[in-house]
Amino acid sequence: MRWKVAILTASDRGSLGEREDTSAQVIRELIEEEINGEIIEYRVVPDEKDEIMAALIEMTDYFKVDLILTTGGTGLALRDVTPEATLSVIDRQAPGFAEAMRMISMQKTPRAMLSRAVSGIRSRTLIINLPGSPKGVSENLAAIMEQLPHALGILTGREGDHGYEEA
Ligand SMILES: Nc1ncnc2c1ncn2[C@@H]1O[C@H](COP(=O)(O)OP(=O)(O)OP(=O)(O)O)[C@@H](O)[C@H]1O
Ligand SMILES: Nc1nc2c(c(=O)[nH]1)N[C@H]1C(S)=C(S)[C@@H](COP(=O)(O)O)O[C@H]1N2
Repeated sequence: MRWKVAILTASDRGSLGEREDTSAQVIRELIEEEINGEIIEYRVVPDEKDEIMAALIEMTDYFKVDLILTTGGTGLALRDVTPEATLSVIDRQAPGFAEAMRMISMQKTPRAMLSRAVSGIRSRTLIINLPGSPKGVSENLAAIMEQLPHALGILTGREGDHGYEEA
């Protein structure tokens, strides 16, 4: 199964072109290598709730990707609004991904408790928030990667509840 994946970077500096988006590059490499995913859409927006919501809605409703990974804007700074934008567009919460990421990340750094990342589902798309830094991205993604193919299989109806593909 070749999963269709979108990357959304929420970053004021990134949207101004002031910094190379190495976090998105880390996501792309890990998704391509680990779950044979295809990045079909990539967008950088400033830390504005409306712009993040609009990008998430387009990626789900128009591009119909299986998975959206956001990076950035999950911390405590006043401009960090990625979790609020995500909660505004999802139909159902799927908190286990964010819980697992924080739990496993706490073993790397106590700063992990500063992440307000959320995870949920809009239609048939799984949306997961990752932190902004490349290190945070790779450590958080590593915590959930193994479960993604099964989760996406169930969500998209391409896999039964048993962990194997239906005929
Ligand atoms: N997309 C990114 N690519 C590479 N490094 C990033 C990215 N986003 C954040 N970082 C780095 O991660 C660290 C913490 O991220 P944080 O979200 O606080 O970034 P920031 O630069 O303050 O935010 P913003 O980009 O919204 O202005 C910083 O060292 C920052 O440079
Ligand atoms: N595994 C892991 N999780 C992590 C980090 C990290 O370095 N590794 N950084 C933390 C920090 S310092 C912050 S502020 C929050 C939120 O990051 P964001 O505001 O860039 O989204 O993620 C946290 N989660």
